[in-house]
Amino acid sequence: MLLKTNPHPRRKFGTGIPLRIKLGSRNLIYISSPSAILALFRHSKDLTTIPSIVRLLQNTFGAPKSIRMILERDNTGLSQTPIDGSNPLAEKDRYWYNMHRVLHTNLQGTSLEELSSRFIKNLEGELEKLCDGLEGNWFDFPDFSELVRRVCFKASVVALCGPHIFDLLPNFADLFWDFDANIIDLSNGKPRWLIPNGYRARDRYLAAVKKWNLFAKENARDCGDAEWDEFYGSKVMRERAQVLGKIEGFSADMLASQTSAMIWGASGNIIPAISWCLIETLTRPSLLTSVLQEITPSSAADILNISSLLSSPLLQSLFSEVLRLRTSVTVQRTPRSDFQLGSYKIPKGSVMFSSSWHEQRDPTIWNESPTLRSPVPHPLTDFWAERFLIYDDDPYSGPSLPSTTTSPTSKPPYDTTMKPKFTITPVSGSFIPFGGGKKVCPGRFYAKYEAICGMALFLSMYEIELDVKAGEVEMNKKFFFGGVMPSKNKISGRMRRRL
Ligand code: HEM
Repeated sequence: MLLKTNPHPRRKFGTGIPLRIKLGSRNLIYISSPSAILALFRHSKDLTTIPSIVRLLQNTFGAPKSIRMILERDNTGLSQTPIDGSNPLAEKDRYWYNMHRVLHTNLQGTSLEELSSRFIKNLEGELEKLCDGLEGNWFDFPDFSELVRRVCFKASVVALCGPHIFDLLPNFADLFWDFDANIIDLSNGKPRWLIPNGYRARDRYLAAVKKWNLFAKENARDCGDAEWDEFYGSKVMRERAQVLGKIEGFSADMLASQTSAMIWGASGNIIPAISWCLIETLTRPSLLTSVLQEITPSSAADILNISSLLSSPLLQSLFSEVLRLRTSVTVQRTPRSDFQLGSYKIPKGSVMFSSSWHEQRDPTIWNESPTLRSPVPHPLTDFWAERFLIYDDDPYSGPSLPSTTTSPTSKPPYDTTMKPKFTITPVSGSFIPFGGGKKVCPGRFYAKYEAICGMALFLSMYEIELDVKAGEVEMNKKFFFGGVMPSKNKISGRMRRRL
């Protein structure tokens, strides 16, 4: 509550000073400032996420209590070579090392390409279905975010888990979003008697995932090193299940919770992010014109020119600005032994956390001033698609506070043909939607692909009009500290297939 209502706790309590917060029976230490956060990321070896992930799997994803023993007995770390003095575990029982390896190797390189191209193909199919029989006529929708959720969820889950999940569980999307609506109450550990509907929604979601786990295991055949198979879908899901299945004591209920967390991790944040990318663009006509120019393919054969989309400075900046403004995650770390953070000693076992919401809105770090090409203020509470663009001839541009204190003149000498560069480097430690260090989100490259290419596909296939103006759409703060917050209100509008 303190953090939800206080926009800049750092100003009130001091820069970089760890702040002890008592939350019920929990003692937490709030870490702020880029230097302290970067120190956490640099010291990945001295810090662990075990207590926070055990808590997440139990509270939010309903894992049996005994999962704690399996996750805590493995203090061997994330690297192939176990940490000196750690428990002598067989390699197959090293949960953290095996999961880290499987997640990071299979969400990059050729596996990422396979997953991403399947997502785009599925999304194209889902978008095509929306206008079946309408022959280019306008059709109305009552709730744009719900529409984006519907088409993107199916495209994303089929790419990740294969098509059978929806044959087996035709209402899987409803089960997922009913669960998602309760995620904050569950993660806060509210008891069943207080939120019976939340627990019921989770029970149904877990039961569905357990059924799919079993189905995939029973039907999958040995497919060697294939990037994809129809029963597990992506290689990351197949190898995850294989690794977890070998860990001594890892039960079917534990696997159901772990898989539920994986499916949520791969959809729960990125789908609201795609929605925001579209809402922010569609409500700003000049931005929409610029975005449409970026997404027009160079050849008629391609519906999308993927590599040019992913390297577009404007599209990368737009996506980053959505994450800056709409994400509220905590990044949590616990010291394995007493940990020196600057001049402060953080006791072994404490849970340290930092907040993306506060770091990403800190006016002592971020640039909100006018630039040569956009000579109006850009408050950090507002969306500005170009915030992460830097121009070589403009000392006022870029995401971090300009080093110069004078304001841009009204008739500045700047090169109108100069192309900007996209950058997040000046705000490292302050821009943390994906966490950082060795435990950084393994899905960040896929997330970028889904957001930029997903948005491009919507806009290249449809003309869309929303019944709201720029800046009018509120976030649903019920999801504060839960990731990318969705929009609060229903947004009606109309759309038609581009011919
Ligand atoms: C906008 C989208 C996303 C956001 C904001 C996001 C954010 C995060 C954050 C903050 C973490 C914790 C990092 C840390 O502790 O330093 C994380 C972990 C994780 N994310 Fe993401 N994520 C997104 C998309 C994805 C996608 C698309 C996938 C999968 C395909 C994914 C899979 C995961 C997994 C499996 C973990 C846990 C990794 C571990 O424990 O080692 N995420 N994510």
